[in-house]
Amino acid sequence: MNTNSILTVDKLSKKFSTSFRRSLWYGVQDIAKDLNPYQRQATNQTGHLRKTEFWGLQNISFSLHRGESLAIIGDNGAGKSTLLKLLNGLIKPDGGQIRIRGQVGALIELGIGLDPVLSGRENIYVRAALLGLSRRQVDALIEQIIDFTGLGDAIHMPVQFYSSGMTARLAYAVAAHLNPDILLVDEVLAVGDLDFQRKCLKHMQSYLTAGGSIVLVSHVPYHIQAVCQRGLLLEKGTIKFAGTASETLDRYFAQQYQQAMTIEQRDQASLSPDRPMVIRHLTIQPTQSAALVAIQSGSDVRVRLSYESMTVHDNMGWAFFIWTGDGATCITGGISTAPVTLKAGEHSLTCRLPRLPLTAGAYQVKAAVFGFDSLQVLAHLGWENAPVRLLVEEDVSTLKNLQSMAQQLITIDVEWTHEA
Ligand SMILES: Nc1ncnc2c1ncn2[C@@H]1O[C@H](COP(=O)(O)OP(=O)(O)OP(=O)(O)O)[C@@H](O)[C@H]1O
Repeated sequence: MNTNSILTVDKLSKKFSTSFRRSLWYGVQDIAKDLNPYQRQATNQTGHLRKTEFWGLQNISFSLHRGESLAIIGDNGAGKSTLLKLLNGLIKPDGGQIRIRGQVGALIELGIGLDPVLSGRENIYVRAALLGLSRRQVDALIEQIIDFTGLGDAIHMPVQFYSSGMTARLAYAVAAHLNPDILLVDEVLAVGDLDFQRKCLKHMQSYLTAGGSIVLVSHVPYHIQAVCQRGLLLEKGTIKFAGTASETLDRYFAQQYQQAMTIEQRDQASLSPDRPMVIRHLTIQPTQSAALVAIQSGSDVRVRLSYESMTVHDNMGWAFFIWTGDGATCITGGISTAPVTLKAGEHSLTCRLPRLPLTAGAYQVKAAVFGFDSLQVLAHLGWENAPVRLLVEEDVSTLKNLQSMAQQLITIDVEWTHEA
């Protein structure tokens, strides 16, 4: 075991059965075998699958250090929640080991660990007692926890009447304030309103700064970028990729397009009277190879569009658009401010960004050529085919404290004036 690790997961596996009846029967068999001292080795901790069984998780290994945050990313059914439930001890593994040094604060599924008949306030006491806190210790914390929930008088209402967002508020407040060494968070932020999401993200950032560790399951790239340094991409119960959170998100987005995207995108379409111009390549430089290369935030970058045209086109404009990695938000556009003449044959257009303003993360770049006055699009790249991937890296060491105060997407050039 790595001595710095607060969590070590080694070859972890979990089987499920597609048949409920069989899974009950297998459960009974396994318990019987576990109780038999002569058959200890023959329990379900084998690599075999019985009829109707499949691997929910197979051979998962990773570790987490104190102060580190890990995002678990993957499609529906990839095994993310199963992994968190195993970490939290809610279900037993069928193979491998989990070693945790410290207290786990878990926010797995909404309602888990909450008694529906008790009020929110009573649930806080019960949960704290289960974690070994005395009544006096909880008395000292209770107002802080209730304040964090923002539930007001609803804190005295039975939890069964809470909306899912209210339940998330209570569950997060309880999990986060009982001094966990590791916080396990599964997608529940998604049901909270924006104010609550902001509050949680801010809390997670300060919790990390104070030395806590987080494992976060989320489908929201913004949440992942705001909280996590590292990422694990799960696919059908196995680790497909492990790297920084940005790299992992980038892999995940690329997977969504189901075709290899590189930092240079090519269009093989042939020219025709209907398609008199094609954008052949869109390249983000500096880059030496077609493989994905991360570009340092703030560096001097060139966006180069290579086109092939059947004829001369006068009075044209061109633009490139940078989107967040999930393709949801267009951050900035480089739209040409003066008309250009496109020549017949193969040529290129270049735009220079003296200082790439993007912060660390995965982005997409798309481009278009259009009539400068008519705005009619003549050719485009990245909309129907895959966009160019742009991976930006940043030296976070100097910015760490500032970044923990606010999640940044871009940094802008400004001039300060100090008037005496
Ligand atoms: N108790 C169970 N019995 C049988 N199959 C299960 C059980 N729990 C999970 N599974 C299966 O294990 C696989 C992984 O499920 P899991 O809930 O971990 O996925 P997930 O990555 O969290 O998905 P989502 O993004 O939809 O929450 C799925 O195929 C699921 O059907």
